[in-house]
Amino acid sequence: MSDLILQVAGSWTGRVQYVVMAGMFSYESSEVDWCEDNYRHSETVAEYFNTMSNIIFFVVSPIMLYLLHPYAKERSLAVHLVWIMMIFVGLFSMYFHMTLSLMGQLLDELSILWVIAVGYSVWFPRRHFPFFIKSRSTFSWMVLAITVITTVSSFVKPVANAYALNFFAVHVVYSVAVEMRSCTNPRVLRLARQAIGVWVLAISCWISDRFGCSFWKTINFCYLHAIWHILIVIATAYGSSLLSYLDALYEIPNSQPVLQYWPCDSWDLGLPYVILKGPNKTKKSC
Ligand SMILES: CCCCCCCC/C=C\CCCCCCCC(=O)N[C@@H](CO)[C@H](O)/C=C/CCCCCCCCCCCCC
Ligand SMILES: [Ca+2]
Ligand SMILES: [Zn+2]
Repeated sequence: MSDLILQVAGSWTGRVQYVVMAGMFSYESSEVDWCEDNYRHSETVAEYFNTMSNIIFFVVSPIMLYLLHPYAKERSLAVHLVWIMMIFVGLFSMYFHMTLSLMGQLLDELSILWVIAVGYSVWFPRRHFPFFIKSRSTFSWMVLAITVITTVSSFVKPVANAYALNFFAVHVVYSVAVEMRSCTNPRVLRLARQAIGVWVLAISCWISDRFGCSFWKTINFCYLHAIWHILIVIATAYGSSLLSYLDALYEIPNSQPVLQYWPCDSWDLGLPYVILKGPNKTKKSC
């Protein structure tokens, strides 16, 4: 046992020494390296397509902020934090793939962790709170405490952080699936299927880039992580509108939420959002 502790302490001290020497900001100081060849298209950008694909964050976030504003005005402006923070996720993700630095990796992962935390605080259904939590503000304090602890732990083994984040994502998808069991509205069910479907595609790309790189290199197609960036932003847009709809239904009395699509509502094509048709809402079923 004491040998094991010494070994762990030894490897940790070694890692700390390495980081101090190389610097958390230096290129390739992260242990994580994605399948795309480094410096193939640029001398200063390590992973060119993985970096540039983050532009999707800067396109979708302002549109979602605009589309969800009528709902956020009625519910709480804190809702906007999700898409404001997504802009920072995009910036940090760009920085990470450009440098593959440990600082970039931590900024990328911690910003995702805090977006998920804000998402849980505003959207997690009240009726699924643990029995000892009586109000949303107490729930938010609990989420904050867990997020602070997770933030500190993330420095211990940075390479494990992404797996922990995907674990949270699985819980989000599970919660959405549970909510849909009592839902009969075809438009809402369709959006839930689309959100989960796009997430499944996204996570398949992430896993395949991580573990199937030797295969993708043989066919010279190393862009799955870049595709993941695009799909996960779409899944988050679909998921956030779905959660906003359910939240409005249960948390804003007489709001009569309705799902719409921008730019083409008649074809259900584009980005979904919520409008509130209240004040004559009478039925509380999805
Ligand atoms: C009831 C709970 C509501 C929670 C709402 C959740 C709001 C969405 C949260 C996060 C947005 C995702 C941002 C993805 C950034 C991608 C950057 C990136 O690629 N990072 C990688 C390194 O480059 C890193 O390895 C990725 C780690 C895994 C990230 C896990 C993201 C979780 C996404 C959750 C999506 C939910 C979709 C819901 C569909 C029903
Ligand atoms: Ca690479
Ligand atoms: Zn990435």
